[in-house]
Amino acid sequence: MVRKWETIENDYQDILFERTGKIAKIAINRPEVRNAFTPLTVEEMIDAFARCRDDSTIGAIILTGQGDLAFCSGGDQGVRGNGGYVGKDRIPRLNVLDLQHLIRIIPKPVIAMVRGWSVGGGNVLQLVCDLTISADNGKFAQSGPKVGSFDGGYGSGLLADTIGMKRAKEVWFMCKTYTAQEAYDMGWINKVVPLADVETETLAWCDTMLKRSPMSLRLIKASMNAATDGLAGIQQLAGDSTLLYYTSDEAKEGRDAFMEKRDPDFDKFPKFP
Ligand SMILES: CC(C)(COP(=O)(O)OP(=O)(O)OC[C@H]1O[C@@H](n2cnc3c(N)ncnc32)[C@H](O)[C@@H]1OP(=O)(O)O)[C@@H](O)C(=O)NCCC(=O)NCCSC(=O)c1cc(O)c2ccccc2c1O
Repeated sequence: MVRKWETIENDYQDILFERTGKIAKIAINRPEVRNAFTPLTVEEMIDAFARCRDDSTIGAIILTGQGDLAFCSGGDQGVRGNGGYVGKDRIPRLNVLDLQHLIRIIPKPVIAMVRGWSVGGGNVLQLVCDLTISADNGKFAQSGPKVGSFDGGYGSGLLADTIGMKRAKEVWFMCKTYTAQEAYDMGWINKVVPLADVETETLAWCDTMLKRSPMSLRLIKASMNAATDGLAGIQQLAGDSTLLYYTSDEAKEGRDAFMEKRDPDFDKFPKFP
């Protein structure tokens, strides 16, 4: 099938934002620095992800890096200042943490499509995505202890949940590079395919998920993330149940009774075991 990509937003400086049908693709477009991110790159990604969340015609989101050499090489060390990464406003930020959280709570599947390097904060972005499809040239590593950084949040805890504590400590302490096949063998990623096929394969996975019940996928994602994300995860799952409850006649009776200044009649609603 020939896919037609259309641009969703032309005004971003550091990312490309496109869609084909119900699938959106957000690509970091800084291949000259292996798709390292600056505060602006992250700000644009947060904006694009928020637009995907709010657009009911989008059902799956691909996160990738432009070109064959890198998914993302993490924070741009050239703009790393004292306390974070510095943008035009001169304020040092670690705003990729906001993006990680957004990817965790966005109620649609997010699939990382990896070509080449997935390193440092870039590899944590790959990790927080729901699924990862990698080209056979994928290379995975955490480099923090080499460059004076670390991610003790999702980058460590979720990694340990994903590949096991011993392996996660090895990844961080040794800063070795793992091939896509090694990452697959560890359960770090979902599938490895030849470089030429990576987009076709990623789109095929999206097509399959688009045939599934969106509410079911939403609740599975929130449920699976709830334990790791603590109260923030429960908040997302609870918000989903509030959303569902609001659509019920029982909840509407409460609202209507208040507006009609009468006592609500909840007796007519079933009390399931
Ligand atoms: C990614 C590489 C392994 C690629 O190696 P390769 O040999 O293929 O290419 P080059 O090294 O020649 O790179 C080409 C070109 O790109 C520049 N570049 C690459 N990565 C970066 C980068 N991250 N920042 C800036 N520039 C980069 C490189 O200098 C070359 O430029 P030329 O002008 O010389 O052509 C290898 O490049 C590499 O190891 N890169 C660094 C990876 C890294 O250490 N990343 C940062 C980790 S820390 C981090 O990401 C981080 C960010 C956060 O926001 C956090 C927030 C909260 C907690 C933790 C955080 C965190 O850890």
